[in-house]
Amino acid sequence: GAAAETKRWTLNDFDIGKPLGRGKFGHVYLAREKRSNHIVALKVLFKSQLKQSQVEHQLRREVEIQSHLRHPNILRLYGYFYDQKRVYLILEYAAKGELYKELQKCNYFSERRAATYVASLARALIYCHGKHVIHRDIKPENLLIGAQGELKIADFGWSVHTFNRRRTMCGTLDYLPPEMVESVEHDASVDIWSLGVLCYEFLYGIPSFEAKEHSDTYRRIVQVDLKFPSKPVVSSSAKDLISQMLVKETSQRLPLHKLLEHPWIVQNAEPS
Ligand SMILES: O=C(O)Cn1ncc2ncnc(NCCc3cnc(NC(=O)Nc4cccc(Cl)c4)s3)c21
Repeated sequence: GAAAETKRWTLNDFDIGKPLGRGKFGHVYLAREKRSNHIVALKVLFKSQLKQSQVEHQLRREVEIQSHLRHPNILRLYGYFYDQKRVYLILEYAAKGELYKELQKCNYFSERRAATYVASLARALIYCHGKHVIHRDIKPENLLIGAQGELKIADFGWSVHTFNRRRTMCGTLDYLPPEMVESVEHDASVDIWSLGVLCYEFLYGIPSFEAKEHSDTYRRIVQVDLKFPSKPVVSSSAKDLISQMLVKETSQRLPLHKLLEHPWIVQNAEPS
C-alpha cells in the first residue's frame, strides 16, 4: 500500500532466509518482513560494484520505473533501502524460480506452454508500452515463474522511458547527444523482436540467431538469417508468428495486440 512506498526500510525489518540465486551485482535471498510476515526476495547489491560499473543511474531509473508498474506478469519491486556498503531491492518472490532453468531442464517447451508464456509476456509488454516503458532486455534469464506457474518479467535494469517522438521529431536531432539519438531509434518494437527470439527459443531450445562467434550472431541478426530446424517438429502456425515478429523493418513487426489475435496464440495459449 501507500505506506509501504514511503516507509524507510532497514535490514532489521526482515528475517533473512535461504539464498535464491546470485547475479553479477550481488545475491538474492528469501526474506520475511517481520511485521506483516510477508515473504519477499531481497536482492543485495554492493555499492562498490555499482559505482565501478557506473550503473547507479540505471538502478535509480529501474526503481523509478518499477514503482509505477503493477501487472500480474511483471515482478513487483516494492521498494529499496541502503546501508553503508549495500543497496537492497525488496522484490516480489517468484516461488517457482527462474524460467531459464526450467527451459534447460525441458530442452524446449510444448506449443501450449510456449504460447501461454508468449501471450502473458505480450500482455505485460502492452501494459509497459502503454506507459511508454520499453524493457529492452527480454530474455529467459530475466523471466521468473510465480507460485501458480505464471510468468513474471523481472529486472528492469535496462528499461527506459521512450521519448515522446513528437518532441524529438519536430525539434531537430542535430543538437541531441548520441545517447538521446540512439534511444530515439529504440522504440517499443525492440521488445517485439526480443519476444520473437524468445518464442523461437521456447519451441526449439536455442535462440533464433545463435552462432559460435559473436560476429556470426551479429551477422545473422542484421541479415535476419531465420532458419527453422526440422527437429523438434513445430507447427507452421508458430513459424508464421515468429516470421512476423523477426522483421528487420521495425514498423513492419507484428504489433503486440495483433499477436494476441494470431491463430497460434488463440489456439494454444491457456486463457489468462
Ligand atoms: O532470480 C534469481 O536469482 C532467483 N530468484 N528466485 C526467485 C526469485 N524471486 C524474485 N526475485 C528473484 N531474483 C531477483 C530478480 C530481480 C528482479 N529485479 C532485479 N533488478 C536488478 O537486479 N536490478 C539491478 C541490479 C544491478 C544493477 C542494476 Cl542497474 C539494476 S533482479 C528470484
